[in-house]
This record gives sequence, structure tokens and C-alpha cells, in this order.
Amino acid sequence: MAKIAIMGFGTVGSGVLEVCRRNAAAIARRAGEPVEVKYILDVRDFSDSPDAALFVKDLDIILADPEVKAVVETIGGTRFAYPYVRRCLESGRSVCTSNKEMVATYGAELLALAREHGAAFLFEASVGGGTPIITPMHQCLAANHISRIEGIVNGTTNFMLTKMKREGMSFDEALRLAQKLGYAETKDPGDDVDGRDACRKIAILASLACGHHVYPDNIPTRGIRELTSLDVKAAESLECVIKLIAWYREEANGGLSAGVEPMLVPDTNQLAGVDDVFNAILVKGDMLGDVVFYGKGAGKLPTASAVVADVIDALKEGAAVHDSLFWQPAEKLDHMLEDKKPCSWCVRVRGGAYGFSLPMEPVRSENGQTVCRVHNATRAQIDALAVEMKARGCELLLALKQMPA
Ligand SMILES: NC(=O)C1=CN([C@@H]2O[C@H](COP(=O)(O)OP(=O)(O)OC[C@H]3O[C@@H](n4cnc5c(N)ncnc54)[C@H](OP(=O)(O)O)[C@@H]3O)[C@@H](O)[C@H]2O)C=CC1
Ligand SMILES: N[C@@H](CC=O)C(=O)O
Repeated sequence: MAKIAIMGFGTVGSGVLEVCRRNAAAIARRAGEPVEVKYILDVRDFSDSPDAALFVKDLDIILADPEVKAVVETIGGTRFAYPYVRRCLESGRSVCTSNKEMVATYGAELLALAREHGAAFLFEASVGGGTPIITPMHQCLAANHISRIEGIVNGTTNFMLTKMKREGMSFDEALRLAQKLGYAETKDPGDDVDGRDACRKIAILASLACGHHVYPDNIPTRGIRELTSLDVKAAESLECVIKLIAWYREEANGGLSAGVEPMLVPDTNQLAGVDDVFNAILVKGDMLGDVVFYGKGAGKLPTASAVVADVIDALKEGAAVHDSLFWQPAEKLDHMLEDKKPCSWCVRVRGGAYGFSLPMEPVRSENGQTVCRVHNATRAQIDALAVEMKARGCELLLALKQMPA
């Protein structure tokens, strides 16, 4: 019998207990022994719970018990999670986490610490929720050089954009529903809507692809807050939908670029049909070509299923999993990973669209604002256009790239 502990008994942590119990037989078969949750650490009061006997308030109780072989971290954030995880790994316990903020910030360090102490540090649920992406990348795609990753990695914003488009829900209504369903970040749903959550996830995938730590602070990030119904309608007229896209690319000169931004996705692009809480991540390997991972990106049981799969791997493989799952520490860059490639854009402007250095084709107007197409321009040219417009009393309010069909 393998005993484990859960730190943080919220949406995902409670899902881990439920998955362990509901699928106990299958988990025991795959782990080679039954897996039992012996302790749950949480700051809240669970004295009325039928599982009250499992709850503890002190990590030392867990660390003092030699029966505990692996610890699940589902507290979130870094303030408590990071020192607790360090202590678990230093004690030789494997850790399985869904906490992308911690992995994106301290991943290289925690991977090295796990190896040093003969433990596993696993984080499948930190990207894609229940959708497998980390394990396929370091195992199934191990023989490939990965030069491009792009997709929808935030369930909350994808759910909100779907509800706003299909059901005409307001931004606030859609966010409230995402929170009620346990999709949104509890500590700060701004992490979802302002793109920080997607930024942490693409930083993790980029680190895995390029082999050294890529910091979220170096990735230009925009969320969905600035979008208006005019943008959505203009996208529709262009046979596109707007999606929050996280992307990473290795350039021809070996440099890296990455970003998180709302983009126009043509209806013919497979990402256009990814709705609700679903995520889809396209990975380009030099041998395989393109492969897409698709599934539920958030929610209690989907996310917990990925955490429990990691628990099984940690119990079976231990530190050996880090023969393929690792990346090197790196210094934070002193500049952002900019996108220098030209592409098509949709810009929303106020006060006129003619006579500027970049030709603009009007698509749709409302309340004195016009959405226009701009062909084949770089981000630097769009930034220069914004300055030029301002100097002439006009305003460039929003610029969205268009993905290829
Ligand atoms: N929800 C989802 O669909 C997904 C979440 N994740 C990630 O998983 C992690 C957990 O998310 P989620 O379950 O939604 O978050 P919750 O807020 O629902 O759960 C966290 C739990 O940890 C408790 N907690 C806070 N501080 C401590 C502490 N110092 N010691 C012990 N317990 C503590 C919280 O109590 P209190 O409420 O009082 O603070 C709460 O009960 C996050 O990193 C999140 O980003 C990843 C994929 C999907
Ligand atoms: N808030 C996140 C939860 C999963 O990572 C999301 O919506 O994707």
C-alpha cells in the first residue's frame, strides 16, 4: 500500500481524493499497489467533513511519517507552495503538482532538487489541465526537435469567449460562471483574463522544448479584457473567431520568441473549433510534423486525473523520470522575446483610417470606432502606426494578429 498526502484541498485537491477513491482498483493495478491518501493539509476547517481524521495543519506531521511516499501540491501560488514543495523534495518525497505559477518560476530549480534527492517532481496538470501534454512532449516526442508550439491553454478565457459569442453573455457574467464551475484561478481570476496563466503555461512548454528555463516575465502577454463586441462582430465578418493564443517559436537564427495574445483565428483553422473549457495545443516536431493535443483544460476531475496519473508515475518511476523530464537553469533575459515576423492584423481605430503609412481596409464600424485590416506588417510597424495616429489626433485602440488558415 502506497500512502500519499495532499496539500491544499480546494477544487483540484478534493478532486485528487475523489479520483483516488473512485478509480482505486485501476490506480492500484497501474501503480502496482493500492494508493491511499493518508493526510490532507489545508488551512481551512474541515472538522465537519466525513474525512476530518485525515486533515492536518502542520507539514511536519506529513514529513515525519516514513509511510508517505509522495505528496500532491494543489495549494497554488508560490508563497506557501514553493517552500513546502522544497521541503518535501529535500525529504526524498516525490511531488506531483498542478501549480503552473510555481513550475514556471522555479521549475529548473525544483527539477534539480528532485534529482538530487532521488525523488520525482511531476507537473502534468500544470499545462492543459486534464489534457496530456508534458508527458507526451518529454516521452513520445523525445526523438524530435520541437520548433513551434501554439494553442489555447487557458480554459477560463476560452469558456468566456465561447459564452460571450454564442450566448451573448457579458464579460462579467461569463467570468462568474467560470468561477462557479471551478475553472478560474481562485487567488486572482485576473491571472486568467489578463493572460498571466497562459503565459506561465507557455513558459513551461517553451522550457521543455528549448531545454533551459524560459521566464514568464520575458514573454509579451496580453489578455482578453480589451476586446469589445465590435471586435467579435468584425472577426465574424472576416470568417474568423477570436481566441487567446499562447505561442512559442524557434527562429531560423536559433533565437526564441513567444507570446500570449488574443488573435483572429480563421474558421478553417482547427483551433477555431476549440470551444468552452477545452484546450488545444499544436506542437511541431522536426520528425513527426504537427501534432495536436486536445481536451479539458480546467475543472476538478479532469485536472485531478492528470495529477493522479503523475502520482502513479512517481511511485513507479521515482527520479528515473527525470532522465527525460528536465531543463537547465538560466538567467532571466533583460529584454522581451519579441515577435519580429510580419503577419496580417485587425486594428480597431478611432478618428480616421486613411492616409497613414500602413494601408488600412475598413471592415466594420460602430460608435465612432472602425475595425480595419492591415496586411503584412510587423509588431514594430503597428507600434509605429499607433504613434503616427496619435500625432494626428486619431487613436489605435487595439491590434490583433491573424493566424494562418
Ligand atoms: N481549478 C482548476 O481547474 C485548475 C487549477 N490548477 C492549479 O491548481 C492549483 C490549485 O487550484 P484550485 O484547486 O483551483 O485552488 P483552490 O483555491 O480551490 O484550492 C487551494 C486550497 O489550498 C488551501 N490553502 C491555501 N493556503 C494554504 C496553505 N498555506 N496550506 C494549506 N492549504 C492552503 C486553500 O484554502 P483557502 O481557500 O482558505 O485559501 C484551498 O483550500 C493552482 O495552482 C491552480 O492554478 C491547475 C489546473 C486546473
Ligand atoms: N484557470 C486555469 C485553470 C487550469 O489551468 C484555466 O482556466 O485554464
